Amino acid sequence: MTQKQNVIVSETKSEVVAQNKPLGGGYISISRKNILKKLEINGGRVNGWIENMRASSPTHPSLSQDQTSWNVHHPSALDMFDQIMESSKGKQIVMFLDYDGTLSPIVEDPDRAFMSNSMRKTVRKLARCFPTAIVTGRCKDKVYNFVRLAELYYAGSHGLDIKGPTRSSKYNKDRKGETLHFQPASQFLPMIDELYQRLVDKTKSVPGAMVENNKFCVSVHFRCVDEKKWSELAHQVKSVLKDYPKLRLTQGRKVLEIRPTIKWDKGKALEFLLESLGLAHCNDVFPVYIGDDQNDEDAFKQKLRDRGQGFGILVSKFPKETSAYYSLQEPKEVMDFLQRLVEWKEVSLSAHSRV
Ligand SMILES: O=P(O)(O)OC[C@H]1O[C@H](O[C@H]2O[C@H](CO)[C@@H](O)[C@H](O)[C@H]2O)[C@H](O)[C@@H](O)[C@@H]1O
Repeated sequence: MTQKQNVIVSETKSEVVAQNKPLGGGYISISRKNILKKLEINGGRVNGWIENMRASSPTHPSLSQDQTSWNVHHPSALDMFDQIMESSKGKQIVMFLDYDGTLSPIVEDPDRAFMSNSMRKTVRKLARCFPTAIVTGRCKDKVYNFVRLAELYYAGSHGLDIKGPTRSSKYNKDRKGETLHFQPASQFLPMIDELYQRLVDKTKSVPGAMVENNKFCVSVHFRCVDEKKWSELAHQVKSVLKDYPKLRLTQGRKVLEIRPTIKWDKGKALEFLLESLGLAHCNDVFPVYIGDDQNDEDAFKQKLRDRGQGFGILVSKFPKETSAYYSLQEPKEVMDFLQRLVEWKEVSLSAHSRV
């Protein structure tokens, strides 16, 4: 398959639809759970990896009944906007936004996953209304080059590289010029660099494979790899990874992600950022996390669902197993939702100033 530049791709079906059955408000896929268990074990069966790579590569249409049932359990955040705002009353909303597939559409070339100017304007306005963070698997500097908004918090490398705003805003004026920095896995840097180089060398025989250095983690992309070659690629990655017991493998949208085994993920990053904002132990905080990928589930579950604070919104056109309460179909709907939040805040501020 040839690599096209900045082609927006559509994944025509959920990775789990065929095996799913709705169960008391959640979506359970027995086979996917088993696959994920195998995948999470470092150096686990390569067959498990390949099954999972296939599972993230839809090939058959979804069943409309599954879709309907999923929509009931994960209604549109746009349709539920008024109810959501009602439950946030009197609470400090804090916004957490994933990047790929949430603020920018999924494209074939990860280096060209640009964010639209209208999305940037909307996020800029959002950050004036609420503390706002980008939480991504990408390297922090790379995502900053896409977003280019200095007033935001950034948590790159799945939260392993956190930086506070460099432009002052009303949410960081007490910090007196010091910028927040946190890198809980800095000792892994040489190991990740070495792994990156070895993976580049190892996988260069597979056409379309691309290795991305995300500073504290590495992504091996297979979106442009012919499915017949996936098994070869998985074997190559496994053969390198077996030398790194301190690294683990997880999977995103047509990407194998390798990162340190330390107990840190996007959910922990969310907690850390709330702590930095002085809001971690407040009852009146209302975190909203919007993301599209498996790695966003750590945030949906850990903080939002288990603690009953705020809520997660999954960006997906198709049913997926998720701990998010609500859904949005695509980045355009994310932008509409963020815009409505901004308008809601402006209206409530002007109502306040009239009192
Ligand atoms: O946490 P995220 O911001 O969602 O980062 C997860 C991965 O995102 C990127 O890959 C994904 O988007 C690419 C561009 O649209 C697409 O080509 C790829 O197939 C997707 O998996 C990023 O390039 C990865 O490094 C991140 O791990």
